Formats: sequence, C-alpha cells, structure tokens
Amino acid sequence: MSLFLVNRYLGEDGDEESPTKESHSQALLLKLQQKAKERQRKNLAEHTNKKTIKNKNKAGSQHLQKDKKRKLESDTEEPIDSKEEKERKERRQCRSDDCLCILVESTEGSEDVQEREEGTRQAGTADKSDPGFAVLGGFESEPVAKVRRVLPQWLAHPDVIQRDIKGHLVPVCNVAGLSSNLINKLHHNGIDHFFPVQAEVIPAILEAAQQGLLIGRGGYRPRDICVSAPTGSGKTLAFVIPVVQVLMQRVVCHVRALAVLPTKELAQQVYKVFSAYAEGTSLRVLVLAGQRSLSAEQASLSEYRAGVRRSQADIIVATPGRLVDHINKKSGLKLDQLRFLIIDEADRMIDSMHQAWLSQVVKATYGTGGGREASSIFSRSEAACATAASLSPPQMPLQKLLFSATLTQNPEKLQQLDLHQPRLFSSTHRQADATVPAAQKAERFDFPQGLSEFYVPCTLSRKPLLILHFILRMKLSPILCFTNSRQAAHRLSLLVKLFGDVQAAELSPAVRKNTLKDFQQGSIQLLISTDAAARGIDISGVKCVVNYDAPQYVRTYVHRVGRTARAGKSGLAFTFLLGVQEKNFLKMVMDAGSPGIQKQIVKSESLKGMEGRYERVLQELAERIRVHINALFY
Ligand SMILES: Nc1ncnc2c1ncn2[C@@H]1O[C@H](COP(=O)(O)OP(=O)(O)OP(=O)(O)O)[C@@H](O)[C@H]1O
Repeated sequence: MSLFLVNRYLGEDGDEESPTKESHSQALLLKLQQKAKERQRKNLAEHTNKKTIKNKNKAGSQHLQKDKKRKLESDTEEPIDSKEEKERKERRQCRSDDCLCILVESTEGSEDVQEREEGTRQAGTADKSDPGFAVLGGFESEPVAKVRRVLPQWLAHPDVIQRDIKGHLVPVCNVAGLSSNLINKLHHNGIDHFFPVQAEVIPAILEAAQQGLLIGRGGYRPRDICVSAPTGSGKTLAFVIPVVQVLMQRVVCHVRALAVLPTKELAQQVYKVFSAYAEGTSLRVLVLAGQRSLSAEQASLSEYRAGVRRSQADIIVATPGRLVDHINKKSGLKLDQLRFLIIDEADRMIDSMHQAWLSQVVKATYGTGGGREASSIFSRSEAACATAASLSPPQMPLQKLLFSATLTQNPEKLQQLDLHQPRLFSSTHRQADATVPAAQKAERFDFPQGLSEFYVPCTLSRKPLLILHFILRMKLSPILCFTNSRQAAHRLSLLVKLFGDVQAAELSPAVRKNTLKDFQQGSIQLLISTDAAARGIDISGVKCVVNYDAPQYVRTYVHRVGRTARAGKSGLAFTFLLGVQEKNFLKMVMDAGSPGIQKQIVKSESLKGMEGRYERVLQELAERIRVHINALFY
C-alpha cells in the first residue's frame, strides 16, 4: 500500500474521460506549445511598438532643439542692449540645451519620462520656459549683478525743512503742547515765531514723550531724531524748548537730559540757553565742561539727604572728556534715568569719539537698575533686535537727538551712534546717487539763504593789505577773520595793530569773554580767530567773515562762513585765494552745494595808498621781533 497519493494536474479536461493516457498527454503538450507561441507573438508585437515610439521621441526633441536654435538666431538679429544681456541669453540657451540632453538620455531609461515628454510635446512649444519636468544641474555660476548702493530709506527720504526762514515763520502759539509759561518766556526773549526747523522738530519730540517720561508712545521706544539744517537756523531752541517742556512735569530730580558738545565754549553757550528757559521752573541745569575743577563739579552734581544720595541736576550740558571723567571716577553722576541724549555738532562728535564717550554713556544708562524687577518700567536693557518678547515689558525709553549743519550722510558713520529707527529732518533733500559709494561721495550741505560768497585772488604778501582795505576803504567791519594757525592769527593781529586806525583783537581763550563782548558792541572792528570759534559759536552782528587762510576742508568752510547770515539775516563771506589754491578750492565749495561763489578782484591801484605805510610797519615789526628774541635768549 502506497503511503502517498500523487494527484497530477491534467488541465481543464483532466476530469474528462480520455481514450488513452498517451493521447491525453499529447493533447496537453500541444496546448502548452500553442500558448507559448502566442506569448512569443505578443512580446514581439510589444517590442516593435516601443521602438516606433522611441523614434518618434527622438524626432520630436531634435525638432525642439531646431526651434530653439532658430529662436536664438532671430534673437541675435535684434540689437542687444548690453554685453551682460548677451551673456545671460547665452547661458540661458546653454542651460536649456543641457536640459534637453538630460531629457533625451532619460527617455531611454524611463517610460514615465517618455510619457511626460510626450505630454509636453502635445502641449506644443507655446510654453517653452516651463519644461514641465525636473531640471537637473543648472549649478553653473550666474553673472552677479553689481550691488546698487542706496541710502537707507530714512536718509534718502527725510522730513524736509524749508530753507527760507523769513518766508516760513510759524507763530509760537501755533505749536501745540507748549505750556503758557514757556510761551511767555519765548515772547519775553523776543521770539514770537518759530523758525522752520523749530516748527518741525519741536512737535516731533513732544509727540514722542506724550505718555510721560517713563514710557514711550504705545509702550514703544521712541524713534531717534537727526536734524541737518544750515548754520544759524535755530537748532539750539529746537531741542531746548521740547526738552524743558517734557521735563517740567517731573516729580523727582534725576539726570534726564544730557547734551554733549565738542568744546567748552559751545557747552557754555547751550547751558545759557537751557538755563534761560528752565528759569522759573523747578528744573536744575548744570554744565560739566571743565570751567571748574572736577571736585567742584562733583559737589554740584548730587547731595546726601536723609542718608540717600540725590541728584541735583535734571539737565546736564557737558563736553565728552569731562563727562567720561565723571563716569569713570564715579563722582555721583547717575544716568540710569536718562531720557534724552542730545548730541550737538553731531558730525564732529562722530569723528572724534573721544574716549569712546558714547559707549560709556550708554553703559552708565543701562548698566544700573538691574536690581529692580525685570518687568518694571524702571529696568532697562540695551536695545538689541526688536522681537515680540523684547518689546513686551515696557521700558523707560532713551531717545537720541542729533543736530548739525553738516550732518554726515554716510550710513557707516551714523551706524556708530546705534540709532533706533531714526527719523531725519533735513533741508538738503536730494536723490542719492546710487552708483557712488557713500565713502567716496562728495557730501553736500545747505548754506544760509542770506549768505553771499566771494573769493579774492591774491598773493601771500598782499593778504594783510587786503584786510586793511576791507576795513578802511570798503567799511565792512565788524569782520570775523579766520586763520589756519594761532601763529598766523598772532602775526596778523600784531601787524594790523601796528598799522593803526583799526581796532583788532585775537580771540584767545584767556580773554575770550571780554573780547567777544567788545566785538559785539562794535568796539573791535577785526576779530581774528582760529577754527576754535568756527563751529556753533553764535556771535551777534557779524556782517562779514573773511577766510584769511583758505580752509582745508569743506565742513570747516561751511561752519566758518556760517558765523554770518544767521537767523535769516544777510551776510558776506570772502575767501583769500592764492593762484595755486583757486581750482581745487572752488571745486570743493561747488561740490558741497554752494549756490555760487563770485570772484571779487581788488585792483592794485586800490591798495597803492596804503603800501608805503605797510612797508614801514613790516620793518618795524621785524625789528620788534628781533628785540623780543634777543631778550629771550641773551
Ligand atoms: N525763533 C527765533 N526767532 C528769532 N531768533 C531766533 C529764533 N531761533 C533762534 N534764534 C536766534 O538765531 C541765532 C542762531 O541760532 P542757533 O545758534 O540755535 O543756530 P544753529 O542752527 O544752532 O547754528 P549753528 O549750526 O551755527 O550752531 C541765535 O542768535 C538765536 O537766538
């Protein structure tokens, strides 16, 4: 008995009765052979089908290539704007050729790609830019377009200040937000109208402090303000008035405004204006500029009351050097409640970041106050990127206010001041030349409208005679005269005094106050100075400025000639030029935006009458110098 039963498949007919076993297996074999032949035929038919499709594809892609080639040829017939455009087209062509190559190769391997290409072909050649398949490659370097240098938006589009002062006066009471006390004081000081710069800037500062001292508008830090307006346009009052107005509402005395100026004289001048408008309020103004000893200044800064050190100043006017001394020596100057940082003559302050004064002030402002709760509005952290998180706890704002007649337009320089969303008020509005880098661009400034500029061709030896001619014959006094060195100022002063008939003085630090007073009262006809008095100094009644030595830099020129034609008045500026200086000097002045400098020729005949006397004076001066030297050395 067999252990297993083997059942063999005999086909569909297996169960049918068949005459013999052999005939049955032969029939089965025949059937299988037929099926195999059928399958072979089918395969053959499929293969031939594929071949024809492939041939069609090849023909199609060649057609595409021809099309592109034709298009390129027609493109080249058109005038090509530039070399760059041509190169770009060539590269585009090159890339599309690459794509085609990839496409042709891939058709041999993949049916999917074949189908997709078929689709593309059917869609026609209308949309050639969109091949409809993934483009491999294309990593070749693109021609990098030249960087277009443009000014930041805030520098390129400032709030425009009208240059014409007289035509754009705004009555004091038209500016909202000023207390009657302050308005009365303005009237008392002879100011019934605001100048254009004041009418624009005062409301902007007041608006930022609408919510009081501790919090910015809407809880945000106010925008910093930059002001670029001509010399004598009234920039000082543009910051003094709003700062006094805002601080008037304070309860506790803390240093809340700090004005930094480059020189002692300027600090003293601004201190006087602050004091005049703070008078009658509880605000205290202090100057830290080195006129007094450090310990005397320190004593006036704060006092001990009920065991606590309390500030004795709300507004401080300082020079950077003295300011840093007080911060480093921890002399009681606390800036942790500082609300306004005013930087006057800002371009000069940027150029000479003396002892990195700004970073020291910022450190003193944000460094303390950490002991308080993090969410307190009294706590301060130095501004970084503005994020939702960084803005959520309200902070006591610090606002920077920059003023200058020659504010730089160089964003890299301004960046040093770390301004927060700055807003520029400027009377010089011009489109930036995008092709010239900021560093190479000749900076342009605004000149006072009432200023008439002249240059006088001369020789070195005739310069003193020309000055005498201006005073004695042309009656142009009082003249403020600038030399490039103290020696030249001293020499000229001696010469003119020896000549006689002219009241002359040198503006030296020792006798500065009295000299300025005499000059303003008209008892000095010729005041000779170096560039120490060129910036910011406000001397009333200067009819004429003479550049006895031509200034080397255009900014120096702008500030020197800006000592006249102030507050909307008219004035004259003469520059004595040697033959070799003429071309470069005139180019420098015109590039800086001067409305025009005219030639003033003084004929030799005009000086003839003075020449004999002048020669004698020269000999006398030489003799005096010889005697003086002998007395010194023998
Ligand atoms: N609204 C006004 N009405 C009349 N005089 C004014 C007014 N504002 C300012 N002044 C006067 O104009 C003169 C020039 O003002 P100020 O010194 O502020 O000019 P500035 O723009 O700061 O000039 P600079 O750039 O040379 O420093 C000053 O004598 C000042 O008293």
